[in-house]
Amino acid sequence: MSLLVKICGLSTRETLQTALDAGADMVGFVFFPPSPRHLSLELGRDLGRLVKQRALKVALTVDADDATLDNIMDALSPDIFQLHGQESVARLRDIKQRFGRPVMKAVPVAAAADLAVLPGYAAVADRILFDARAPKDATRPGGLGEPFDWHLLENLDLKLPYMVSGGLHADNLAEALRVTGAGGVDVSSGVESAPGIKDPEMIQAFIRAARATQDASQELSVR
Ligand SMILES: O=C(O)c1ccccc1N[C@@H]1O[C@H](COP(=O)(O)O)[C@@H](O)[C@H]1O
Repeated sequence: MSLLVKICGLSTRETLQTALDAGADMVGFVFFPPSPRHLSLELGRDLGRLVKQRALKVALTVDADDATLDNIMDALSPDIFQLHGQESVARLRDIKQRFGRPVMKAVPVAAAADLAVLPGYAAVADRILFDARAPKDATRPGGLGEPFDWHLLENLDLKLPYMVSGGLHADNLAEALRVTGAGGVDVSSGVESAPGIKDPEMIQAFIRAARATQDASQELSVR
């Protein structure tokens, strides 16, 4: 199966175009005001129109209420909601029912005990995104450019597609995939020159590295 590559936190037409031209499978838009990547609904609408089904549009939210999700739905019409807060299993179920869109639940990881939530989420979520657990005093629960110990996922037995994120960049994504066995990678800080400022060359390098990893593992599997 082909590796999913998600570029998150896009906030300009130019860098969105770069991600699409370079072959991103998913493009992520952040709707969380404390984030340096936060988009207004107007900008979300404008960027969403540019995607034209060349990639899946992902709306990243953090414990958003129905009114906020309604507005995002109207502006972006996302293909997937990425729920990056402390949303409960029941809340996931509500969101899926209300909006008729798949949900990807972000699970923060710092220790093996963090994986105890998986059976609950796996019953409802369409995909899991493992991300580094943010420090308690962080202004946001992700997008901090910090990795977690990928070995915590080494013996994972999850009957659901999952992606890995947190501090990924072009030079470490192959190792993250090898250790975790994830079916996709998600990046924000690792393709930026400063928080919230995407770098076109870094986006291209990240996607190139992901495809090279995918090609190498496919080559091994046919031998
Ligand atoms: O990008 C943000 O600002 C953000 C805000 C709130 C929750 C999640 C956020 N980003 C997501 O965090 C992971 C890891 O990002 P990074 O590559 O370590 O910067 C990724 O899924 C982002 O989409």
